[in-house]
Amino acid sequence: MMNDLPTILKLLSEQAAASKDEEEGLEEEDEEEHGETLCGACGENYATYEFWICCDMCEKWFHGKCIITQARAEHIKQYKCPSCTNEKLNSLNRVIKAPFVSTFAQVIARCAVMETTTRDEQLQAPKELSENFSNERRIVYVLGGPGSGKGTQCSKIVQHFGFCHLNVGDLLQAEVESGSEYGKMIQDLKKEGKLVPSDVVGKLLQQAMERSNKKKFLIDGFPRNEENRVLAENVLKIEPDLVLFLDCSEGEMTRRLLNRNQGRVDDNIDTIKKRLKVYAESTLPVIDYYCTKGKVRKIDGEKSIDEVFQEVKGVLEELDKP
Ligand SMILES: Nc1ncnc2c1ncn2[C@@H]1O[C@H](COP(=O)(O)OP(=O)(O)O)[C@@H](O)[C@H]1O
Ligand SMILES: Nc1ccn([C@@H]2O[C@H](COP(=O)(O)OP(=O)(O)O)[C@@H](O)[C@H]2O)c(=O)n1
Repeated sequence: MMNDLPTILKLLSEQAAASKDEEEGLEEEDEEEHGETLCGACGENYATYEFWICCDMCEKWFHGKCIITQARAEHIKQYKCPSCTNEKLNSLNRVIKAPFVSTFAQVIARCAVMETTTRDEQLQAPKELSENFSNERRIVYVLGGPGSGKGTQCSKIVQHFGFCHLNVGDLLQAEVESGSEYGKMIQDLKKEGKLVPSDVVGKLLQQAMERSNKKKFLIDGFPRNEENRVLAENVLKIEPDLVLFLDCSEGEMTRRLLNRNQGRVDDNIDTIKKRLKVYAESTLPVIDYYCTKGKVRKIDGEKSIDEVFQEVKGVLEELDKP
């Protein structure tokens, strides 16, 4: 549910017709009705001419600017605030705990930290990332279109800088291979070049981070849309120190994907076109958002693998400086 924002027409006619006193009266009425309402995210007051949204689960109100864009809100039937989403994540956790054990065994093996987690620890579903952990960690997001070279550069970064590399595409693929109840849905969405619901992606990422016991994370292919980003900030409580953006043309990305030859269900021309569209419509706005926060380091992903890495190295060395 959203608050009734005045249309431009209504605003203009109100301004022309109503006396200043009447307008003040109307505002007071609105203030009376919502005067006590505080934003569930930032704790600030209600403002008549701002976009507000109410959680359909707990019925708390939020400033749109703290939570979700108005354009996106208009496309969802029911809005669920971050803490209600978190509850959903925890119940999801309970339902799919068993399949996740095998999934994360594979992921953990990939991160080479298997020896640090016992089976009992693996069976405990984490609720939140612990405070110490969240204070000390370093997070780098690696974003770019499909085939821009994210995975290739991440392997080199891991060798050189020793990050724990979490590729969300790989986490999802491991879930498919585990035969879990979510596997088929993930595989179908991937074939269509569509994004998997954020709560599933968030849960996989949360567990992989919690179980890795590492402090430096290279998160590849996430957040890929506004919903991923809001979930990362408000539910997973992760914020990148830096965003490496591999900028590459559609033509070059398509050429690379068609030559990737890894037997992926989504590396065919029809799915590639859809993935590029999703990237332009959903991921570029996320990159823009981090640009406004001064976190993006744009790298020319069109150059050779080694040339790209030279640039990446320079950026990450900067991050290591005190
Ligand atoms: N700078 C580059 N120049 C040429 N080919 C590249 C470059 N970077 C990656 N590739 C190749 O392009 C394909 C896609 O790269 P990949 O790292 O898997 O992309 P992403 O993880 O962004 O989808 C791979 O076959 C890889 O070897
Ligand atoms: N945050 C994410 C990351 C990947 N995915 C899914 O996983 C697929 C493959 O992602 P990927 O990162 O391995 O591959 P690229 O598309 O970057 O080449 C995407 O097309 C999505 O279907 C997702 O839904 N959400």
